[in-house]
Amino acid sequence: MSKVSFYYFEFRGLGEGMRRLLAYGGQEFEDIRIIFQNFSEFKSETPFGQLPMLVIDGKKYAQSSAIARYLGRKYGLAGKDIEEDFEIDQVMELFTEFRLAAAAPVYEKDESLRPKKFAELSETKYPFYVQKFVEILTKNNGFLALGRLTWADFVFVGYFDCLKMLLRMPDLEEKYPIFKKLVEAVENIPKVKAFIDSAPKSEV
Ligand SMILES: N[C@@H](CCC(=O)N[C@@H](CS)C(=O)NCC(=O)O)C(=O)O
Repeated sequence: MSKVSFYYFEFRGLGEGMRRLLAYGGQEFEDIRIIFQNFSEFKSETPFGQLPMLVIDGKKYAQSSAIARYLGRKYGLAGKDIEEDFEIDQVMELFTEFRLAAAAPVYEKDESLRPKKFAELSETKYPFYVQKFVEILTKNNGFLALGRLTWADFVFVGYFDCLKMLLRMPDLEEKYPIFKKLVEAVENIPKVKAFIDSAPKSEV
């Protein structure tokens, strides 16, 4: 039997989707949660100096979308052909853009510019992405692609609370219940629910 370890930080963020994909696949894994402040000691152990990282029998797998796509293919949550895979990849790229725009003010080096950057993005980019995702979910029967559950839904839902925090939109699901529907669709899958119930709790 393979030895599987998954490394991410002590919050859900970008790694939670992959933890839940492993749980969905019924894969036993070591759920290793690195304290963010101690990461510098571990950084050189990762392929690109960042987490998440999946390790299977000593082989290291990095980059969140690549790991999620790989697990999705393993567990029947990918497309049935390249056209379907394209639909999933396309929405995942859009999600990555959204995630990076949401985090941009926090990563602004000059702290004094952060409020201005946040205000600008809140006027322009954030409403655009929110609207696009509402349209995509509406068109896809409440999922992100193909009108059914795919690995992209796991990544999005795993990051959702982090996204709401960065956007400062705590009531996003109340305003747009289609997001709540997607969160519930993933989190109520019995193996995923069992994992969530037993996992350490964190704010985001
Ligand atoms: N493109 C990478 C980005 C990963 C990433 O940004 N990881 C952050 C946490 S979410 C990280 O490791 N930060 C610590 C650091 O860069 O030192 C992916 O999708 O996996």
